[in-house]
Amino acid sequence: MLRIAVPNKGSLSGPAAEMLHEAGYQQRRESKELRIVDPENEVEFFYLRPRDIAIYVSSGRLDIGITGRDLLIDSGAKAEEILPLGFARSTFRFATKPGTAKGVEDLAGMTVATSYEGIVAGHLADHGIDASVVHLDGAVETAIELGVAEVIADVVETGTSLRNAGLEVFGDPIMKSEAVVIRRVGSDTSDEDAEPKVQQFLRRLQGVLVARTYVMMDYDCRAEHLEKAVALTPGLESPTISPLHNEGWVAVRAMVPAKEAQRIMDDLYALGARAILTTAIHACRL
Ligand SMILES: Nc1ncnc2c1ncn2[C@@H]1O[C@H](COP(=O)(O)OP(=O)(O)OP(=O)(O)O)[C@@H](O)[C@H]1O
Ligand SMILES: O=P(O)(O)OC[C@H]1O[C@H](OP(=O)(O)OP(=O)(O)O)[C@H](O)[C@@H]1O
Ligand SMILES: [Mg+2]
Repeated sequence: MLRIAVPNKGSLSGPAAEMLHEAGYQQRRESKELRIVDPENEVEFFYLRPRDIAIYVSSGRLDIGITGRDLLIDSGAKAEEILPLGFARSTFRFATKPGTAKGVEDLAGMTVATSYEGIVAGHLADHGIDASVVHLDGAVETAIELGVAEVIADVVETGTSLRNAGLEVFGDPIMKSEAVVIRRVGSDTSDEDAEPKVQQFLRRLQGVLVARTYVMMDYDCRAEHLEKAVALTPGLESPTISPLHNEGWVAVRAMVPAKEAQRIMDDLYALGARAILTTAIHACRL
């Protein structure tokens, strides 16, 4: 049975459960459940604090886990990212009151408050800056107002939390994060049994990612415009072309990136294509 760690709280928890559900796995019904077995798929899910997941996975007791890239790096655990999942995207940044600092080089002798001590200490060391780091569990935006630190380093998504606290980011982003699937570094032979199930799990999640980012596009066009049309819709491998009953016309079917679908439809229409349809993809295996 494959053993998988899933975030039980916070920004990762809802989207992770949703993605697993879309990938055909059973998920817990109540937010207090800490583990469930999905017998049909031979998988056991453990609902753990997002911060602890890299530690469990690196210990080898769980085969894989879903966590944030920033949490993985912060933990220092011997686990590696094997698939980015595209949700819980954030940047990790320094912030302070306007006029305090412009870059990491200004932080010598200052105190930085953060929940991500590992990332911050590593970043300061990489830049040869001697600054103190104070660990806070959360709500670090308030630390400056209350005099615990001159600077904070925290997750930023929309920037609303910083704005509300009268703070501004400065310097280069320390890192970019998103949800990722992780596994232990240096898998030994005991993992070989799990390998086919791990690969199947990854294929299922990749299928969800493709279904979320692509749509299926169908259209009719004159045979003489086909080459120009398929240049707009090359598909992933190659588009499917079928003859139409009306002579001189063909039907084309190809996957296109959802974000570009409207522009491609305009361009196809301008080329003379008609009956241009897009449909959602519910699931896929590439
Ligand atoms: N507002 C946000 N938007 C997008 N991603 C976020 C946001 N806040 C946190 N994250 C990401 O979610 C992951 C987990 O952070 P989260 O804040 O949910 O956990 P936590 O701080 O450990 O738990 P909690 O906030 O419940 O104490 C991290 O990878 C982080 O980058
Ligand atoms: O840029 P924004 O869109 O405002 O999002 C960033 C905020 O979200 C997270 O806080 P969270 O809700 O996890 O609270 P926490 O500080 O207690 O972890 C993070 O620590 C920031 O405070
Ligand atoms: Mg948080």
